[in-house]
Formats: sequence, C-alpha cells, structure tokens
Amino acid sequence: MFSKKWNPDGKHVYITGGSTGLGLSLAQLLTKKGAHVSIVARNQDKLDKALASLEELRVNPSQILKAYSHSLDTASASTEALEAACHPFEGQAPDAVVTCAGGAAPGFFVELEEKDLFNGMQNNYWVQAWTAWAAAKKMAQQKKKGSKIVLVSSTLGLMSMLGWASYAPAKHALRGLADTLHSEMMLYGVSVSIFFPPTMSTPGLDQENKTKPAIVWKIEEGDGVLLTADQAAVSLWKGIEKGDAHITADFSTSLFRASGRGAMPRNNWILDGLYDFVAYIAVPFWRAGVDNQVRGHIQEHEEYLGKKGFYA
Ligand SMILES: NC(=O)C1=CN([C@@H]2O[C@H](COP(=O)(O)OP(=O)(O)OC[C@H]3O[C@@H](n4cnc5c(N)ncnc54)[C@H](OP(=O)(O)O)[C@@H]3O)[C@@H](O)[C@H]2O)C=CC1
Ligand SMILES: CCCCCCCCCCCCCCCC(=O)[C@@H](N)CO
Repeated sequence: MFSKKWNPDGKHVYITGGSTGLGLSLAQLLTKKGAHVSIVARNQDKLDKALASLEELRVNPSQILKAYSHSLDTASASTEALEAACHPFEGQAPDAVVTCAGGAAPGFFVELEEKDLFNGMQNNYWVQAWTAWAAAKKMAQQKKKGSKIVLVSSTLGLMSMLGWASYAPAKHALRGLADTLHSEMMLYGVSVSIFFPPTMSTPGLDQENKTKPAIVWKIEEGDGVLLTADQAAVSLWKGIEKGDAHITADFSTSLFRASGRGAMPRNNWILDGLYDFVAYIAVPFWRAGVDNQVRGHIQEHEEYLGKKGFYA
C-alpha cells in the first residue's frame, strides 16, 4: 500500500495501439519521462507520424523509440510483434506492456450480423489478450520481477446499456482476465492492472460515432464527460505509477469501479468507500432516467426498423 512509485526512466514500455488516441498520448507522456518506447499498430503512415512526434519529445539521445506495424489479431502475430520490439533489448521482455489497441462498432443487437459480434470480441478482447499472454509468458520465463501488464477496458467494462452488444462483453471479459492475472502473475512478481476510460475524443471515437445510434450517443453524451486522450493518459499513468489494480479517470466510472470492485483491492480506503456509497444512491436514479429514455424511444425505433425492412 505504501510502496514506491514506479519510475519509467530508462525502462522499456511496449504500447499496442500506440499510433493514435490514448496509446499515442501515453507513448508521448512516457517518452517525456525518459522511457524507451515501442509502439505497435497496423497502419504504417500513422505509425510514422506517431514516431516522429515521439522523436521530438525525447529527453536523452540513448532513448530507444521504435514503431512496429503488426496486426495483433492472433497469438502468433502478437508474439512476433513483441519479439521484434524486444530485439533492440537483447531479447529482454519489456518492463511494462500496455494494451491500448481496440475499436468499437456500436449498433442494435437485432441488426448486428454474426461477423459484427465476432469482430467485436476479436478487436476488443483477443487483440489485447494475445499480447497479455505473449508478454506474461516472456516475463515469467525471464523472471522479470517488477514488470507490469496493463489492459485497457472502458466504462463499458463495468456497466453497460443499449447499443454496445458487440463491445461491452469484450471489455467485461478483459476485466475478468485482468482480475485473474492480478492474482496469478504474483507467482512471477509481475503486476497486472486494467484501465476503464470514459468517452475520449480520439480518432477512434470519430470513427465509431459515424455508425452509433443517436440514442446511444445521447445517453453517452448525457454523462457530460469527454476527456482528451492526453487527459486520460495522465490518469492512466498515475494509476500505473501507484500500482492500482483498477484505474479510472473520471467520477462516474469511479462510482462503477468502487461499487463493482468484486474481490479487487481498493485504490483508497476512504475515497472508494465514499464512491461506493454515492453509487448506491445515485446510480439507480441515473439508471431510471436511462430506462425512461429507452422506453420513450420504442415507437421511433419501431419506425426506424420498419424503414430498414426489418419486419418484412
Ligand atoms: N475513445 C473512447 O471513447 C474510448 C476508448 N476506449 C478504449 O481505449 C482504447 C484506445 O481507444 P482510442 O484511443 O479511442 O482508439 P483509436 O482508434 O484512436 O486508436 C486505436 C489504436 O489501436 C490500433 N489498433 C486497432 N486495432 C488493431 C489491431 N487489430 N492490431 C494492431 N493495432 C490495432 C490503431 O491503429 P491501426 O488502426 O493502424 O491498427 C490505433 O493505434 C481502445 O481499447 C478503446 O476501446 C475505452 C473507452 C472510451
Ligand atoms: C450517477 C451515475 C452517473 C453514471 C453516468 C454514467 C454514464 C455512462 C455512459 C456510458 C459511457 C460510455 C463510455 C465509454 C465509451 C467507449 O468505450 C467507446 N467510446 C469506445 O470507444
């Protein structure tokens, strides 16, 4: 509980999804703190731009800053990407692995197709789980005590609502994996955490909002929280530095974190108790409001489905 803060200076941090959004902001923050940073994503142009932005922030000439283009869809590809990034470090596992890669495609359950639901799990569970698996093995084999694995879930990994059937299950699954590994990786002295960001203005949000049902955005927006990726990265960083198992960046998500803590340790004995109490009172009101909004939408939704030939 009173352990020393983690110092990233001279450490190697491996960040999936590091070319845009949250991952890029975290990569920039850690570069400024003197870490060696490896970022991984698919699109080479975005990686090139991201790496150039890291170069501008380097604080010493010995920092190793690299970008790798890999699709992290499979166990083998995720292992290969990690191996490539360890190469400049004589094959040593990274000191920290942060899996930011992911992407949402919200929609109504009855309109989603098999591939949409399948891809939701693929892009939001497996893309992070395979990297965690590859990293865990390497850290255990090399007895890298003190190293870290950090997964990235969402507010929607702690609660859910309409529109998120292809996404929230995967984000909840990541929480299940993180809580399991938080316990199991103690066998190797490796700490495991998970971050639950709220809505963040990122290229990913612009993309998902193109297809997001209006009512879903209305409820999401009603929360009134829209962090920049830089703000979210600061909270993520503080959580990593403190070694919190469950990391949040905003008030609402902290309510769900504290009230849905399960068997995980508290971040702060007093504050989390307060959050838990506030959640007990406030969340049912919020929920009743949302239920009303959804019920009030029944007719419009029926018309919308009718126009799309759903009942034909
Ligand atoms: N923005 C938001 O409102 C919220 C986001 N989150 C979560 O935070 C994380 C970051 O989100 P955000 O910054 O918005 O996302 P962005 O879409 O801005 O960035 C996603 C990053 O992941 C990479 N990526 C995606 N899929 C793959 C893949 N299969 N293999 C390798 N790289 C991949 C992308 O690059 P490329 O496409 O080139 O591969 C990009 O670098 C995600 O896990 C997201 O679910 C959670 C809560 C809210
Ligand atoms: C008193 C209690 C108040 C509670 C308010 C809670 C409101 C939460 C609404 C859902 C927000 C969804 C955020 C994550 C979005 C996300 O993961 C996607 N954008 C993925 O990119």
